[in-house]
Amino acid sequence: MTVCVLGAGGWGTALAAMLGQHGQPSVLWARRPEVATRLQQERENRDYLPGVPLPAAVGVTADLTAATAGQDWALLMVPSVGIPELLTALPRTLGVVLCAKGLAPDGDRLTTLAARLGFGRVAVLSGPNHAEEIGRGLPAATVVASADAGFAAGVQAALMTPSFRVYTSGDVAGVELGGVLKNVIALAAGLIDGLALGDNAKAAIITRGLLEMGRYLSSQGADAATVYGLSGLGDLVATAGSLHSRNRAAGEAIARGQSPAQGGKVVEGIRTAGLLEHWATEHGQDLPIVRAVAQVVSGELTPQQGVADLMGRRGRAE
Ligand SMILES: NC(=O)c1ccc[n+]([C@@H]2O[C@H](COP(=O)([O-])OP(=O)(O)OC[C@H]3O[C@@H](n4cnc5c(N)ncnc54)[C@H](O)[C@@H]3O)[C@@H](O)[C@H]2O)c1
Ligand SMILES: O=P(O)(O)OC[C@H](O)CO
Repeated sequence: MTVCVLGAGGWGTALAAMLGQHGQPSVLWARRPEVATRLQQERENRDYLPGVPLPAAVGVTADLTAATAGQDWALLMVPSVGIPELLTALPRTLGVVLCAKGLAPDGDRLTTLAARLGFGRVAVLSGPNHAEEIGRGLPAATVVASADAGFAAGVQAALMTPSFRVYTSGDVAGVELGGVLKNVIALAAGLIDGLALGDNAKAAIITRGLLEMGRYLSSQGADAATVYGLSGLGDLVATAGSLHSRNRAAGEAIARGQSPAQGGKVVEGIRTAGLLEHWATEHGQDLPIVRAVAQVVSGELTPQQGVADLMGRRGRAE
């Protein structure tokens, strides 16, 4: 079978390349025709994943109908802002695997949006998966979660290779939200790096950030234990300490008074921080690190004020 990969940014390109390295054919859909033409000619995605050759087993197209024709399911690998439009354009009989680590415009989960739009088979794929490493064939593990265990098992079987280990889960909310929240905590870790506040501060932000992630997961009906798996703690470790991470790098840039933009590549945590802060305020929930990050990225607080706010909270039990 040919794996259908919708989205030719860093993540979609890396996954298709990795599958191709192991002889698994795929079709990679790029939204912009000129990008598809360049990928076909250069056999490399120089804008989003330079240095990773596209194996011959990767077919490239800008025609969404052609990409999904005859497919049983597809991986949706565009940023979260593009997911509503992409879902709307897809046949509802297609199984959809949401791979973006962000939320819908109204703050809903993307899998919830897909179900609301009438898709019957919905899954999420999330884990510590830097495109830059997966595209080079370095070993990595991930989780595919779905309420439909058979669908999750089918996706697992199609994506497993000697360099990519796929676990299944039934906790869709838990797996999905781990990837969403870790981006905000990675932004906080980047702020710590940019302010040169040291290893102790970074460890504190990661640990208390994990607690906040778990608190939010539980509030959304997820299994509290999922936050300690690959899609939670695993991805937080991979992102908050990584030189590849755009979220961590964006935080570092803000702390240095620079633009958080990452060369046109998506920084999901910036939008997510605002959506989660809004939710926390509306529901009277305590997500102090999320709130501090949202206020810093919106310019309401300086990075130093954000740190002072967190350090100045009243004493409490751990
Ligand atoms: N890069 C990674 O290592 C990685 C790993 C796992 C998950 N993710 C997640 O996958 C998603 C995509 O990330 P990426 O790294 O591939 O992004 P990217 O910034 O590398 O590329 C984004 C791609 O999506 C396209 N795009 C932008 N807006 C679009 C829209 N409205 N509709 C369709 N296409 C659109 C862009 O043209 C570009 O090709 C994000 O949610 C990210 O958090 C990324
Ligand atoms: O570069 P980031 O910060 O978007 O992180 C990429 C992946 O989500 C890591 O698992």
